[in-house]
Amino acid sequence: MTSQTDIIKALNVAPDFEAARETERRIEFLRTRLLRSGLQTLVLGISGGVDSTTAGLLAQRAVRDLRTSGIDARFIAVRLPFGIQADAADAERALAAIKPDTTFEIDIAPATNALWRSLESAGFAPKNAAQADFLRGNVKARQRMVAQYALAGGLNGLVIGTDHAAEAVMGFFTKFGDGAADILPLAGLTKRRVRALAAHLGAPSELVMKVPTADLEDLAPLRPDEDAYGLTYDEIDDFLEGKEVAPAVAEAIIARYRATAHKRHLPIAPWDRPE
Ligand SMILES: Nc1ncnc2c1ncn2[C@@H]1O[C@H](COP(=O)(O)OP(=O)(O)OC[C@H]2O[C@@H]([n+]3cccc(C(=O)O)c3)[C@H](O)[C@@H]2O)[C@@H](O)[C@H]1O
Ligand SMILES: Nc1ncnc2c1ncn2[C@@H]1O[C@H](COP(=O)(O)OP(=O)(O)OP(=O)(O)O)[C@@H](O)[C@H]1O
Ligand SMILES: [Mg+2]
Repeated sequence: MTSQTDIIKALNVAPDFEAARETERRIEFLRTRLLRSGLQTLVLGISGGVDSTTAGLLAQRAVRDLRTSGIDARFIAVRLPFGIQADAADAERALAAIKPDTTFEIDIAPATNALWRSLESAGFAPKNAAQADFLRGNVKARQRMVAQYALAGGLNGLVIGTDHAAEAVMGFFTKFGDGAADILPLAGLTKRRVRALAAHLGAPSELVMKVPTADLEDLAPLRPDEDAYGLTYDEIDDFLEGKEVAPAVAEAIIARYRATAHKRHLPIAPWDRPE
């Protein structure tokens, strides 16, 4: 049976944390890996949430440092609204704080809607409106990655993903959507540690403390992640930081971790053993 300790180890959650040191370590990670890749840009979608704000601040610092050493490097921020984004003002706040070298804005609504119409024309009929909305949400997340990989391909870039331990343990990302990326500067961090990095990097306090939302469903705009989990990020973070949590909380997290194992691995091959 998977234990709390097994999960902490598998997701590389460190026993101690200090925001200043962790920030520098992760900027250094981006610098080294971009340099080693032989590429010149870092590409990241900016939603207005705390995760992409933090990753964007780290990325802009990394490329700035590289340029100071005479190396050609740029950060490319990508706004990817689905039509009009309810919290677009937060995305503008994030961009104002990050000051990316370049910003693109790409509306993912036409591509998402066109694909959805083609599925319907081919005879695909979801069970009900709720399922259709949920599936379309995952199509949105994948369209965002299609756009970011087109830019990375054309601009010699690495695509940054914002996965961290609190989302990873819950499998709360779209497989091959926001879960697809080249480099993960927030990996192993709990949500409160991501917020601590954001604060240390000077992100606006309203973004540091913003309620996390995947914001993928038309029927539930800006739905808090915690609503979908039935758990709070504080509970998830406590579990990941090795603290004692209520048995029902631990059970719920372990169940989600096990059910979503396939999302954290490569596609199943004939020689893989079942979990
Ligand atoms: N056992 C298994 N072994 C191998 N593959 C398996 C599998 N079970 C399902 N699959 C495959 O995985 C698919 C399901 O995975 P997936 O398509 O991801 O879909 P799913 O996990 O059902 O949904 C994604 C969840 O992540 C949330 N999300 C998405 C994007 C961003 C954020 C955010 O926080 O910003 C959150 C979203 O709200 C939703 O709750 C199945 O259709 C199947 O193809
Ligand atoms: N509307 C959007 N515009 C651009 N990128 C987006 C958008 N929505 C999601 N993304 C990308 O997908 C990633 C995953 O979304 P997620 O909601 O987990 O992170 P976040 O919005 O940055 O922070 P939070 O989880 O606190 O809401 C984002 O970090 C961002 O890179
Ligand atoms: Mg979000």
